[in-house]
Amino acid sequence: MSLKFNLSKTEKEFDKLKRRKSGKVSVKDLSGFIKSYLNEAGSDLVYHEPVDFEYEPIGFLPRVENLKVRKWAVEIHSLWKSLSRKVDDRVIENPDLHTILPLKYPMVIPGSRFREVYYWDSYWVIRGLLASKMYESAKSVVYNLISLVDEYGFVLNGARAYYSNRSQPPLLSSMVFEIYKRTNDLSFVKKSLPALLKEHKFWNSGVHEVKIQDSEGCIHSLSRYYAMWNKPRPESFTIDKESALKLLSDSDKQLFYRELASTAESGWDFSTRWMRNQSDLTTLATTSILPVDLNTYILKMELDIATLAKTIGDSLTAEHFSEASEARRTAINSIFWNSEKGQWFDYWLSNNFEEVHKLEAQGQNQISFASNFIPVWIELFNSDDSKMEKVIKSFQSSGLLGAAGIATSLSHSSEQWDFPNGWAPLQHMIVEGLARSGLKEARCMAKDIAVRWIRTNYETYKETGTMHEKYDVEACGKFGGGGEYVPQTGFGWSNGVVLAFLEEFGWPEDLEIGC
Ligand SMILES: OC[C@H]1O[C@H](O[C@H]2O[C@H](CO)[C@@H](O)[C@H](O)[C@H]2O)[C@H](O)[C@@H](O)[C@@H]1O
Repeated sequence: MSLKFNLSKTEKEFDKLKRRKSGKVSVKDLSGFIKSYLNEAGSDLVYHEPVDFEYEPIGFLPRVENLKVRKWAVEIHSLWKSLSRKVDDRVIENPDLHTILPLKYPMVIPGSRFREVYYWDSYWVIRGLLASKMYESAKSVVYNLISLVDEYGFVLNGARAYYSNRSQPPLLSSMVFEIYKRTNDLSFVKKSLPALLKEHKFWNSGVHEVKIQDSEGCIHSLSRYYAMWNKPRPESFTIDKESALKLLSDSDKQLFYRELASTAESGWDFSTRWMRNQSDLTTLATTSILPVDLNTYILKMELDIATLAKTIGDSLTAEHFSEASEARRTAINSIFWNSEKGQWFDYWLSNNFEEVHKLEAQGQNQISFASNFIPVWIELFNSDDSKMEKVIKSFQSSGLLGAAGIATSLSHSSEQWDFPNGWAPLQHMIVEGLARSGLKEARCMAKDIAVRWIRTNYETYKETGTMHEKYDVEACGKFGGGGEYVPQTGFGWSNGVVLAFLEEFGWPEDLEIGC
């Protein structure tokens, strides 16, 4: 909620509220205060009509022949209209009264409680906008994120002041790359490149950078999630305070708060993936983990920057980043890849304090998570047939493949990034990677997972009238649950992935869409 008056007047009025002996304010007084001094939640963003929206654009999903599916796809496409926003002029005039950041360009939000732009969600929003031929809208999303890099040195978790202590999975280069592939717009690449270089520095320096020495004495540089914050997350303040109740000392609470915020930076908030004890959230240890997916995204960032720099004739930058990508590829092979198991595993540091960590054989976390397969997204890995043969076998026997898509993990923890939830971004990266493989078996698997995912999205939409943030992969037609908030609808990245899958695989006339 934004302020009607400046902060000091608001605070003064708040302090004047009558307190009971316990120090508490009555519900009536508090409601009165909220009405008088705060604006309605969400009023800082206004509806925006996208400039490039057409009801059914020319060349829209040419391979979708089935009429039911086509009609549904047009409905999803039209959701871009309802999820499009612009920051209200009053925010630009008076930013201090608002937590929303004064972004200049139109944006697409995920939906429901997520009323602002989110960083990694935007990649799949853009994939959907590109399938919808909305190139200007896609570029606007990127220009807003670039303005955050200009201001803060990195892309924030989301476009709110209270997200300025952390980022999210870094996919800005992937957004620029996909838009360039469709538009060949060199001036867009030129405008974007400086921000990509700045963002690369953010993830490869300071608290995010970790050095690790392998058994042959080679020192590798990898990255981790690490929020610059050791208090409860402002957006989940009371929840975090309650979660920390069982910790006794202030310093333990502060360490825990940092882990909570760092896990939010990972995008997987929350999951047993980051917990030492799967049933105890206070054992989150995200800052002590070198994550497979984060380092895959940064490898992709390095490869993207090298290619983009080359296209605009900046050969020095291109060379520098292709060397950086070589070094990261070696590091990923050495630290995460497990040839016997055919997966890439997160690496757990045995302590958080050394300048150069020594690689330990038991450091890999060999539990099944969908993130163990994210490297297949990258051509460097999906074009390696002998590696992919092992990966496919391992993926098939991992237990992660469900009736309606890929499960996030096998742990029934009731956290939202665990079983039985399947998330659109994870389906997309793994499916796209498998689909690009030279192996027929991988391509068949990709199509099979995409069909299951599309069906469950369709069936749930027909049942509930809306697209969901996450789905239950145990059965077709069920949305997901768990975690600290009620399941959300809307929903940016789910819409984007359905459109991207329909663009890639199409839908033949005679293929049944229902569960
Ligand atoms: O408010 C709680 C948390 O909500 C966000 O996380 C979840 O939604 C995001 C938007 O779709 C998504 O990017 C993230 O992966 C989800 O886990 C937010 O990003 C968190 O920082 C926030 O604490």
